[in-house]
Amino acid sequence: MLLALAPMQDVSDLAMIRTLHRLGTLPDYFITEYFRTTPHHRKLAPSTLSSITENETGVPIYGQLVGSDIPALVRDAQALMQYPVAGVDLNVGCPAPIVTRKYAGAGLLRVLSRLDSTLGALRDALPAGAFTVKCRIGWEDPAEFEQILPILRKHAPDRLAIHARTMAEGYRTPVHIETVRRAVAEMECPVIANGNVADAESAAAWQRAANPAGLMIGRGAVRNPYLFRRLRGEAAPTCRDMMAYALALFEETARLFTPYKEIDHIHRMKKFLVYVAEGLPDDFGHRMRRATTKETLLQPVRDHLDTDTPYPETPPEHSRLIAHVAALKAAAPPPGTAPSP
Ligand SMILES: Cc1cc2nc3c(=O)[nH]c(=O)nc-3n(C[C@H](O)[C@H](O)[C@H](O)COP(=O)(O)O)c2cc1C
Repeated sequence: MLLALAPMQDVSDLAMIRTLHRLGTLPDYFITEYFRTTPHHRKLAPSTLSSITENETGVPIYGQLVGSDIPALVRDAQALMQYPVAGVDLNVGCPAPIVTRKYAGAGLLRVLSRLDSTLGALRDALPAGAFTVKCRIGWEDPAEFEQILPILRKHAPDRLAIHARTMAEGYRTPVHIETVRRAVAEMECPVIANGNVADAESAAAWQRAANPAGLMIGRGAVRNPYLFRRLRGEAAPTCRDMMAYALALFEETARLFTPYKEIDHIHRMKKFLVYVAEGLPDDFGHRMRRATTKETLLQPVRDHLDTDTPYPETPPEHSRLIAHVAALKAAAPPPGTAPSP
């Protein structure tokens, strides 16, 4: 099983990449946060570019583009290929209205002729092995995937990651595992399942349900970065391992501030720690959210995580941030069943 860290704007950045490296829990590949591609803006965002130019992990990284103007996408794809990337990934999933109203991101799923021509142009512009796609399953109805899949197939990307929800479903619904099963059967390239992997059991559920070539993990890996190690057969983390995560991330996020501003750093850390809080006593989240200094942020980290007790492997099912993990497990064939054909 290939494992990937899902691209996440303002989250899966160079600090996160360096943190995973320090903790020794690396995926098989990274995808950058997206680069916005527009006709008039030629420069690739330097902060995102640093994930590529300063990636010292040895793990391949793909540069992700979001856009709808085909000449600009081709221009930026070719520009990215001048950097040490494994390839270029097209974002066909971002649901933000500012992106979709210009038919970019998941907006490409609203007008399938645009999806067709965009995929065709990027396929022609990129060498074999260097074009990947990350795609939702439709704009508002999962049944749309029936029309989307042949278009994806026609343009033969080198890898396809499917976030198994429609644009309308956002991030907090059960995933449609049958769409990935269909894609695995019909695509010639490796298909990667994405959505709601938060522990070893949910990863195994995807495997039994759809037999994908790999898993792409987003929020589950922000909550518990040791998941990559865990899925390669290692033990689940203790709370103290999670403290090491919080402290490493604290240092790595600080490194990226020029100039350093403590309050901005604290706010940035909270974006990660809200995920870590899922499954910890409420006191952790309350105090962490109110923190305004380094000391008040790190004290609840030490108070709750400086112990050898296991960190709860599964986030609570009522979690606001990572919901419906149990639904994924329940939808898969029971353990011991062979992966579906
Ligand atoms: C905060 C946040 C930022 C995201 N940014 C991106 C992005 O830049 N590009 C992209 O393709 N997907 C983006 N996504 C979607 C994730 O890559 C992933 O498809 C989604 O979170 C589902 O996977 P998960 O259940 O493992 O989190 C983002 C998701 C979140 C929560």
